[in-house]
Amino acid sequence: MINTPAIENTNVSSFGQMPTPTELHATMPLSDRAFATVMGGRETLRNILDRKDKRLFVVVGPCSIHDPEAGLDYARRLKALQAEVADTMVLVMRVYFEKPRTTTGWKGYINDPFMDDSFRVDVGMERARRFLLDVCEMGLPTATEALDPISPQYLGDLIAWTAIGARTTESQTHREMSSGLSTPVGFKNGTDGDVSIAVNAVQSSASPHAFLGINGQGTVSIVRTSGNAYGHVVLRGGGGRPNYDSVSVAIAEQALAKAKLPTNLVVDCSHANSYKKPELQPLVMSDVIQQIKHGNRSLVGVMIESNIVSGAQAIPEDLSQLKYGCSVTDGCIGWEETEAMLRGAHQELLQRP
Ligand SMILES: O=C[C@H](O)[C@H](O)COP(=O)(O)O
Ligand SMILES: C=C(OP(=O)(O)O)C(=O)O
Repeated sequence: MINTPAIENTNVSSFGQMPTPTELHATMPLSDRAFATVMGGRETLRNILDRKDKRLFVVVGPCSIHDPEAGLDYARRLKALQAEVADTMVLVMRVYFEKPRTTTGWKGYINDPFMDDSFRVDVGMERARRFLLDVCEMGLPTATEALDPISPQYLGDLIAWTAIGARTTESQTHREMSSGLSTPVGFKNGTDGDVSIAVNAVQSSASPHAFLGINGQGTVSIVRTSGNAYGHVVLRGGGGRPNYDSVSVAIAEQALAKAKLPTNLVVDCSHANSYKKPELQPLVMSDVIQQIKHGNRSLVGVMIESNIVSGAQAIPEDLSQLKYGCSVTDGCIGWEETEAMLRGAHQELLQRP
């Protein structure tokens, strides 16, 4: 057997140790305040999806978190604004730690918290949990994209709303995972604009599944789920055209109704709906608000990519050169525009039928 070439893991260079979810929870347990925020946030979202609460939910925040200090600065601002608009809107902070890439690039704070290709997922997971706990303790519910199917075991108790991204909505793994998640789940349409994959995902995730995963102790398990009744579709545009207009919305409603699913739709004001030009997001939002004012009942939420400073920056070689409060992934609108956009929407929604 000497010099026998390896037959498995031939392209794996190492397996690094992670704490188990239970171990991480033990070092950073859920506080009473955070528990109340998460449970209250989920209940409000379920009530909106069940049409028991007329308010619009707004998933708003940075494209990705790379600097927890700036992220908490943003969260404090959003928390203050939350009180102002609470009669018409429910603000849920976008806390995205896992970034799906079209090809390659920084894959988010959990994957590479030091942004230097050291890939300290153990540190990233611990810091992500700390950040989510801090935000929940402020009384602000959080939203995230569930990309890695193992992460929810570490962080799921701190999340009120989950997105499945355009690149993974068609993936069986993500549909199975969603069927067991404790939050409402928004499935984005595909990057080519195909809404049917999101409708199929809502249908699939509403059913029970059995699949391979891990439990809290980190043991590989057969995960058996009961199905998630709160899946819905997120229209993000794609294939070179937006899909937030009233005709696209009506077509998505028809597809959901045909599949005998609740006609709940969220519009992502960013991505292909604004041709990736962040400054166009207020126009998309304003169109959605007009549709609601004209009586639309299926538009239950919106998503906005927003940060302290507008635009985006490339990750510099020397990280001390990073601009504070500015996205390192997709461009965002800045804080002042965000406030103006949400205050304007609030005034409009006060007049909804
Ligand atoms: O929202 C983030 C991006 O649109 C998504 O992660 C893809 O990014 P990329 O095309 O820059 O890789
Ligand atoms: C990656 C994202 O969006 P999408 O999946 O729609 O491209 C995102 O919202 O960060």
